[in-house]
Amino acid sequence: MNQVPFIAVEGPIGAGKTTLATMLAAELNMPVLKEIVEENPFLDKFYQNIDEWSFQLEMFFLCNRYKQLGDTESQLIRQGTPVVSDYHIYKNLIFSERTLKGREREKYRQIYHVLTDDLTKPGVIVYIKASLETLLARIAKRGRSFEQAMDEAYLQQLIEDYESAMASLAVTEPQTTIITVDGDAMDFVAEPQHFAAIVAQVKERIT
Ligand SMILES: Nc1ncnc2c1ncn2[C@@H]1O[C@H](COP(=O)(O)OP(=O)(O)O)[C@@H](O)[C@H]1O
Ligand SMILES: Nc1nc2c(ncn2[C@H]2C[C@H](O)[C@@H](COP(=O)(O)O)O2)c(=O)[nH]1
Repeated sequence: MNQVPFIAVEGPIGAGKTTLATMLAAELNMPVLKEIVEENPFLDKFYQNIDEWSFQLEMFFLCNRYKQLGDTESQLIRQGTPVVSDYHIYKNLIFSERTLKGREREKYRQIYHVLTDDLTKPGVIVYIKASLETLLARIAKRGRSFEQAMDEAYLQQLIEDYESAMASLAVTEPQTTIITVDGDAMDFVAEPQHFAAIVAQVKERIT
């Protein structure tokens, strides 16, 4: 892995990425990098009409993440400060391959590679996988209004897309360690020993 630990927590919507990234950062005494969601001007429109708003939304996420990760690289990682992030840049491809079509998908792919190929990538991904039932319960618990009418088929498709993406990353980027957490069975919020088990696996990879 990279000399300076860079850990990303990933998984489908509502899996617990922000929660676990925040807990890991506190436990490991590292800064946490969080996705900015509430100020996103396209998310509510996107959930009302995916075909109409997907290109604007995917480009918005890509540009924001590119800037945030570029700043993180220069201001923290290159200065020797380890980081925990609640996303990996690769999620842009996971979502865009599902939401975009035709020429827009092809253009987006090209822009994605131009912007991100030389970014420093996390050496460890903590991938939280969870069932549709668990994700729906957590999305309801979080209570963001624009997510409440999310199409279950879209979420189920994302669960499968994440599975394929992590399997493919394991092959194309063997230098990246992927730690898979069963988000249905492992309750890192309520069960301290479940959280401790995740921390132990992460520490093993970064020390
Ligand atoms: N292990 C867990 N058990 C119960 N609730 C959880 C757990 N992990 C996260 N949550 C709750 O589920 C909701 C979604 O979690 P969040 O961390 O925002 O997910 P993500 O960042 O993956 O979308 C939040 O309300 C959070 O408090
Ligand atoms: N179409 C996309 N939607 C995305 C992307 N990244 C996040 N999201 C959505 C999913 C949630 O509604 C919200 C916050 O994501 P969490 O996984 O942190 O809950 O934003 C994306 O790249 N494309």
